[in-house]
Amino acid sequence: MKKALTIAGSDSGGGAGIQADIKTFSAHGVFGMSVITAVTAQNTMEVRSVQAIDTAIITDQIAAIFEDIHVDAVKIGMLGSKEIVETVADSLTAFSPAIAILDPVMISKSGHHLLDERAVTALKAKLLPLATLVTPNVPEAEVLTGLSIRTEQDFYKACLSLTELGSNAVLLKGGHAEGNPNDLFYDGTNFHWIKGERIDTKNTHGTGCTLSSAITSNMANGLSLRESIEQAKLYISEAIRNSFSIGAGHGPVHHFHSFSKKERSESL
Ligand SMILES: Nc1ncnc2c1ncn2[C@@H]1O[C@H](COP(=O)(O)OP(=O)(O)OP(=O)(O)O)[C@@H](O)[C@H]1O
Ligand SMILES: Cc1ncc(CO)c(N)n1
Repeated sequence: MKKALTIAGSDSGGGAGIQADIKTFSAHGVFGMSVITAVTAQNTMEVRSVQAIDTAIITDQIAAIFEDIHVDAVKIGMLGSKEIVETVADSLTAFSPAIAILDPVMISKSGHHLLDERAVTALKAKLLPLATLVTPNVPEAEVLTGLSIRTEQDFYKACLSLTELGSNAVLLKGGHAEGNPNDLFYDGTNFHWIKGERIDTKNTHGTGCTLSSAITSNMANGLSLRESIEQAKLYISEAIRNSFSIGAGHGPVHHFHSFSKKERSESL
């Protein structure tokens, strides 16, 4: 069985963060491990409070895993502060995982800031260069590049700018743009539109976390980057289509199993 690690924040409501990541890994037949960077008191409506985890135990969590267990792929989600960004970057530089998918989480669906402003410069300088793929939504890509992203042309420019900042490849998500949620994948050489159809629902809590974890799972399972993204897009679309109306705000998506019984028995 392949093994994936998520370095991210905990969402008590279970829809995003570490909880969404591990559900997604399991649904792909991948063994999930976690390094918790922050604890959020969160539900479908709000992030009530956030407690950052001490950097010393973040370093220890990462070392405890890498010094004992082979990690096929890493996903990085909420980091919260500049100190945590630097800690995670230092540890990943030391252990240099083969695959690192960076979801540059900044603001929750409910509008709460999950990354402080001082952290953005560190994230650009230290983590982007370690990323196999970075998966920003439009507002995140605007913060990272300083560009305003409205038109298709802007999508291309932002992807180029993010690779110039050091990321190996970019998936710029169109969920926040007008019209259909088409995402632009730039592999460093070619552009590919990963098309979707907008599903009319408010239950989109954790969509970004689920998409990046599905890509991480597919990469751990040996698919190419492009195939991993295409399969993950199908997965998140089905997950949103079958999402749950739990709570009064943005409900969670459905982490159904993405592999057949036969594939499952082969992977065990
Ligand atoms: N209503 C929708 N219908 C279909 N696909 C969607 C919808 N909203 C988002 N998506 C797709 O879901 C994926 C996740 O994108 P999104 O832009 O929502 O991430 P995000 O803003 O990072 O999410 P999060 O709230 O977890 O931070 C993308 O592939 C996007 O195109
Ligand atoms: C802990 C956590 N990570 C990521 C997100 C994505 O918005 C969230 N809401 N909460």
